[in-house]
Amino acid sequence: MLSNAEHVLPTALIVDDDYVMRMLERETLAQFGFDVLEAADGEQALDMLDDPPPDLLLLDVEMPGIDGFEVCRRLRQRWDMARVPVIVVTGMDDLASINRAYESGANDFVAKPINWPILGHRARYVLRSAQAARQLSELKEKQAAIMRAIPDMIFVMDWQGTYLDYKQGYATTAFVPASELLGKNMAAILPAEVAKPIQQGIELALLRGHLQTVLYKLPMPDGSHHYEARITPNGVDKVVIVVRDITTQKLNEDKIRRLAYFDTLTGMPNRQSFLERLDHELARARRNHHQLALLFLDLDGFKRINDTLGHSAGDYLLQAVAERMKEKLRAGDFVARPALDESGLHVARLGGDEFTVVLPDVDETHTVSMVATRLQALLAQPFLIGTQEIVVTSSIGIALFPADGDDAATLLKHADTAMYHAKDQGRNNWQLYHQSLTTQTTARMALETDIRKGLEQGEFHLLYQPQVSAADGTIVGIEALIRWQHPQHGMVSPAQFIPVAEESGQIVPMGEWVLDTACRQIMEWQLHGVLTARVAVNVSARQLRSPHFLDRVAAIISETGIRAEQLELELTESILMDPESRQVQGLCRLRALGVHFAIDDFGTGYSSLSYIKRFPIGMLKIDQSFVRGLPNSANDTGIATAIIAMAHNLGLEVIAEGVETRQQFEFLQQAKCPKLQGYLFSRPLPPDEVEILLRRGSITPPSDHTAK
Ligand SMILES: Nc1nc2c(ncn2[C@@H]2O[C@@H]3COP(=O)(O)O[C@H]4[C@@H](O)[C@H](n5cnc6c(=O)[nH]c(N)nc65)O[C@@H]4COP(=O)(O)O[C@H]3[C@H]2O)c(=O)[nH]1
Repeated sequence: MLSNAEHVLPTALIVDDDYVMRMLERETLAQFGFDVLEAADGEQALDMLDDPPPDLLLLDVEMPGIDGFEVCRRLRQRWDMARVPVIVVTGMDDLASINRAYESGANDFVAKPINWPILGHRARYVLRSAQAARQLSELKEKQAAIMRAIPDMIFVMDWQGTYLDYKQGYATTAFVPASELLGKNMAAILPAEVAKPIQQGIELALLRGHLQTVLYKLPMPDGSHHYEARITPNGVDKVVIVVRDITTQKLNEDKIRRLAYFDTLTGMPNRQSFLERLDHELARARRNHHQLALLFLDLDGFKRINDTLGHSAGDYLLQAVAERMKEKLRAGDFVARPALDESGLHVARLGGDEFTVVLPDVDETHTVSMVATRLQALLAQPFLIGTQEIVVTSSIGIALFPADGDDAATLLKHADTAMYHAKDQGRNNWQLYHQSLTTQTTARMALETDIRKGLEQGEFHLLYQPQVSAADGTIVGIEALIRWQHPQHGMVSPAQFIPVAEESGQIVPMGEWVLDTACRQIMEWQLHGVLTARVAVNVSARQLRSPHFLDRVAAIISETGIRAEQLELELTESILMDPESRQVQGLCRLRALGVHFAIDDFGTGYSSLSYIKRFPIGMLKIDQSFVRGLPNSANDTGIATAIIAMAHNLGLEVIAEGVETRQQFEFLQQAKCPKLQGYLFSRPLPPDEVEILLRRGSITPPSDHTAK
């Protein structure tokens, strides 16, 4: 083979039995820049092919042994010699010998007598053209390999869109078989809406001289396929079009888009999509000087449904809610105004049980209130989950553009605030945002922060209020009540901070602190030899739901060393209305240890007997709202008397709280209420003052009508 190294001469192998001819040929080729090797016959020539392989052979035809034709034929059978140029030297210039030479694989021939200067030129020419042919063939092989590796279809077309050549990519299915394409115009093959943009692409590619891309879709037997055609000029009047099937890529893009913009559970637009849509609608409303309404809807008590019926039921409910909203909100008759038709209402799920509805172009607040009311009525119709009918109500907060905010984030925040206000107002209602709500929310957030700091910095303490025997004033119990000495605001009432602590979850550490402090106090009084009564501690709903509550109570009892019988936990009726078997069992476990349970505020809630039976309740507390009306209000006297009778019948203890006057005391005494608590006997006091009372053992109420 011809070496590419610059200074290496091409090698010519001269094969001739005539020594003189060999010598003359050698001289000639050497002058033309060849490195010459010589063989005296065909056998010798074939033996010399390997070391080093020649770049050209000059082959005499008539030789003893195997002749030049045969040498040429055998040579061509070797793969590495297939392309070595061979010039046959023949004395026979008849046509038959020349044909034989070519048939044997020769590239050229020279007839004797030889024209020596021409032989040199010819050898060089044959060498050059063999070299070019080899490069061309290598290039073709490379191109074929590349073509085989390309998944795309490749077309060659003229400037008018006529198919000139075609290659089917391995990963693409032909719209029409190749045999039917060639020579035809694209307009006769492809649908007009596809042929037209491709034709434009061809013209632009030829005009501008660079790549044009056209995306299109074709119907195929297995459904629509998406394609990307890259059109590049090929000469002045032809183009090469590489067509890729991008169906999978398109599907993936759609999937990504769906994941990014749609909620997977309900198929509704998600938060991201909602925010973008809201931005868009706000820009439109700004341009047109229109009002826009944002409704923020939250299902009431969804957590409870999730907790009691399980997450899959919760998911199912959310899907059903979304389905109903999508279906009904789209219908033109949901909102009478034409502006709020199918394209005018945008519904989205923000996450959890929160949904939003955007009403663009609402120029009357009346329309918004009508939509909110209808939406609530729509969702209030029962849902069927499995075999169970579920009724959910919803709370809606509404913020209006431009009155309540100029951008999406502010409107959303304000609609959310209004929704919380609707919850505070007893749920199942809608509320319009108002500036004062933000003030309330800010104050509430500040309070949450202050509570956290207050807990860290020991700003809370407990007061203790004695409970006495109605018969003789003996102290029979004590209720622990929390107090907060705020560094700036002074004494803050539990009525103010307990609901906030409850909502924010801070009631859990706070309640634990109360329990721990009260138990330590019990121990201290016991060490001082004074305590005989048990101490009641309030427990909130959130505290009781916390998974570690029961273990913590047991741990605090054992850590402080008190007897469990010395502790009474006061639960509210509402806690017991949401019974989970876990809680019943847990409370029974604590009761088994000795802990007492009382129901606080008895009579204000559902007052159902069934929960009293299920829970290990030992004591009912008549709420002070009933005591306040004694003895004059017929209603209150009736309720108080009924509770006392019921407690006696059920074998429960009963105590009336909030006893402030002598008349209330005497009425309750006559009604056989055995225990009393209230300002008439003592206000809540610090531990040392309670200790003095405990030493005394009993409290005599003042004879006049004024509380202490
Ligand atoms: N008008 C009037 N009021 C009387 C009279 N006698 C007692 N009180 C007040 O009535 C409330 C009785 O506590 P409650 O019903 O459990 O109601 C409590 C209880 O629900 C809650 N609370 C207090 N301390 C705690 C606590 O440590 N944990 C929890 N979770 N809640 C607590 O805050 C509520 C209010 O507590 P306080 O402001 O301490 O109010 C106490 C007490 O000071 C009276 O004769 N007249």
